[in-house]
Amino acid sequence: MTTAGTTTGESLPPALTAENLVVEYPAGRGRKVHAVSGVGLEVAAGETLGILGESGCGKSTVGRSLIQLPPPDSGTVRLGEVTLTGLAPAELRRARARMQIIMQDPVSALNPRRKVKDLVWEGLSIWGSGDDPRDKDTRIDAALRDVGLDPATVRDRRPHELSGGQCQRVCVARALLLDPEVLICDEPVSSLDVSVQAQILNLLETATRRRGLSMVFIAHDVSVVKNISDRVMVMYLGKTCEVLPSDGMQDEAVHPYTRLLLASLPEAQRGPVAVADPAVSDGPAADLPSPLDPPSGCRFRTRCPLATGLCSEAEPPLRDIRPGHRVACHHV
Ligand SMILES: Nc1ncnc2c1ncn2[C@@H]1O[C@H](COP(=O)(O)OP(=O)(O)OP(=O)(O)O)[C@@H](O)[C@H]1O
Repeated sequence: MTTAGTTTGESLPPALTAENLVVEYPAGRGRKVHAVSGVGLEVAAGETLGILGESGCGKSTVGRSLIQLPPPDSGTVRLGEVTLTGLAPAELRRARARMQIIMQDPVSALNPRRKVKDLVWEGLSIWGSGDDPRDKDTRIDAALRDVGLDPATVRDRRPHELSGGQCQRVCVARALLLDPEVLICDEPVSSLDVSVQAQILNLLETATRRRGLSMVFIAHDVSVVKNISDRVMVMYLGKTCEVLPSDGMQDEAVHPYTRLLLASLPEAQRGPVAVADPAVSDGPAADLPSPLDPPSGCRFRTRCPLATGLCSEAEPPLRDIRPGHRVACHHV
């Protein structure tokens, strides 16, 4: 376990492990965006890890690094016992079929010219047992039924003839047909109507529970992440601030940034605790830093009401404060 990692407390090997992921994007004139700076995680078999943080903190970059699209600049990713980073392209493509990704915009994730039945079969025909077409129609229909779609109605339609929610169900059906071990969901409901969001979340929750699938669930919506995840990893400006169980998160969270996020929840969801807490408001400077030139020491310090000189001098390590709960803050 690296200092950047999270602890599952499981004795079985984790389904997915990442250590010290670093991703930097070129930004012209010799500058670079420090999108992800030494992030690690572990996801146990059957566990859902939520990744939470505001826009631009690097959540999607972590998700894409996990599936190696593209690989991180440095760091390692292991799927079960297989180290994905450094695999030859052909081996990587084969191994990657065991990990599927569901994206934010389901309509653009689907080829508009193909029918639903072909879209669902697509992955299997490339990576799986789709070379045996005998039971193809039965399997496509079962996959569609599994995600709550009526095969007779949708199998011959194209994506533009479906709603956003139906397209997301097709994406889920296609991913599940490959029988993956890990599902990466990157903001899977944020482009959908509120009324449809709960249906897709229920679908993902049921599918992962029934199949014992591990899931990494990325979103900026605190209540969505908290509800679907077993544990939550909070990111700020390319770093991990805190990792903790989602149960009782509103009482147990100690990092000032996590508390700030929780304070944004309606009172009915967060409970009455956070408002009088000195650590829930943006600090006096409320200075929004740039990933091009992140603050020294603790990256949250320019917004943190608890910040002291130490926070600008030294980066707080991510350390265990109790089993399953890790925090990177000098003042906790
Ligand atoms: N291809 C790219 N080239 C340059 N910069 C990028 C690229 N992709 C992401 N970034 C930058 O990297 C940082 C992290 O982006 P990322 O999309 O991972 O964050 P995020 O937390 O997922 O945000 P959002 O929720 O808005 O998608 C941001 O500053 C973003 O502008």
